[in-house]
Amino acid sequence: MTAAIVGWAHTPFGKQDAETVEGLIGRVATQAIADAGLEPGDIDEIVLGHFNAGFSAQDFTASLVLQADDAFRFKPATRVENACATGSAAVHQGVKAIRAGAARFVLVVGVEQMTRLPGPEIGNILLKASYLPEDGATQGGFAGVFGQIAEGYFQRWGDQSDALAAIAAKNHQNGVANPYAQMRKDLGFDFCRAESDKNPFVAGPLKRTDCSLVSDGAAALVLTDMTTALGMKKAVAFRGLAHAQDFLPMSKRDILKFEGCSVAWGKALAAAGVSLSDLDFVETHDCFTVAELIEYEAMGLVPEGQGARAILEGWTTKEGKLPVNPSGGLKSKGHPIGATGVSMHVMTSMQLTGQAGGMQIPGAELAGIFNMGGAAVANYVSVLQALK
Ligand SMILES: CC(=O)SCCNC(=O)CCNC(=O)[C@H](O)C(C)(C)COP(=O)(O)OP(=O)(O)OC[C@H]1O[C@@H](n2cnc3c(N)ncnc32)[C@H](O)[C@@H]1OP(=O)(O)O
Repeated sequence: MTAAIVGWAHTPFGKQDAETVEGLIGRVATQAIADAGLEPGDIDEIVLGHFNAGFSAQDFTASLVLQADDAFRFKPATRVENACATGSAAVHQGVKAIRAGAARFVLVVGVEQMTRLPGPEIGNILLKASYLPEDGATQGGFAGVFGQIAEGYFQRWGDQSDALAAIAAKNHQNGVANPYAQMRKDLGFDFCRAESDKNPFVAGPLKRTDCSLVSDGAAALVLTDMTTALGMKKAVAFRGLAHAQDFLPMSKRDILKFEGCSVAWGKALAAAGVSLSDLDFVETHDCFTVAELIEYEAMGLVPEGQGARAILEGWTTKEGKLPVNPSGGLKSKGHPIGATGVSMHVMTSMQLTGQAGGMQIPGAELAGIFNMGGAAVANYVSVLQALK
């Protein structure tokens, strides 16, 4: 263990018309630093996770963090990007600065403002994180990509409509207890399972309830070294972390396997010296329900092709043997791209310090996070442990 999270902040996720990107950044930056019991001047380095790719006109955004406080002026500040895993890319970059001894306190901020644009434009911007000509034309934004993946999975392993609806229902139910969630509505299995005016097919077998939300929002963390963390009022340690990057074209891979996800989980668990069964819960990247289904297999919870067992036998519910997405996940909490990975680390830190309120998994001490960019292209796993 070489780094720890010692402060955090999170805006509500959802449509925030009155906000700006710098406004969202400023709110969480100052709140996370205060949460750690620090002053802005104590921060040695700033990392911003911001996908953008056209969501906002300003594309040179690292310095927007400096707007939050004059004490940030002349601090090193860098923006990192890795598609939908941009947030975790920023977190892991911050951990590296701590590990290298280059900084004592790192501020990590993740932000996105997506909802100002019309739906088709949002879809086209998101597709920049996936589409390559050799994969053929994809209709329907990122949902189209995961619709193809779901179709392929159904062809190889049989119809999984019940499992996908059960994942959607679980995550919507969990999100009711999350005060930051965009959609706090228990939709129920029957609503998620049936096609209706309110739940139409979006792409292939995926209905609206199989898709994550389009969101605005921000989250932030303060990181420090283990020695310093022991003197802070709260601390959650990185016990293991790993990043596995795969080829972008889906045609170069067996896309139903999420092999980069498997590699990242294997490396992070080995670094932590634990196995999946030691974890008290997992926050995983449910950008689409079929992604969570395949991730059950890739993380090693069930063998290939048997993802449905994990949900239909209740293993991944809040009361199950490995609760998955007790925060409600991207499905109900929302998915403001650059903020998502940072949010996952905030949610997990809340759980591991007993501060998760209605979301709380009783006695949780050890947890895993999987954040994914593209269709299993950028794969980040963090294993976090409560320190105090
Ligand atoms: C690797 C990755 O992470 S890739 C993921 C990147 N993210 C994405 O691709 C975003 C995917 N999601 C979407 O594009 C959109 O949410 C869609 C297409 C599924 C739905 O959008 P629209 O059809 O435009 O829905 P719209 O915004 O008009 O809302 C209509 C209703 O559906 C609800 N709704 C919208 N999206 C969702 C959703 N994903 N799940 C459940 N309900 C939803 C709204 O709350 C609204 O409800 P109301 O009528 O009760 O007020």
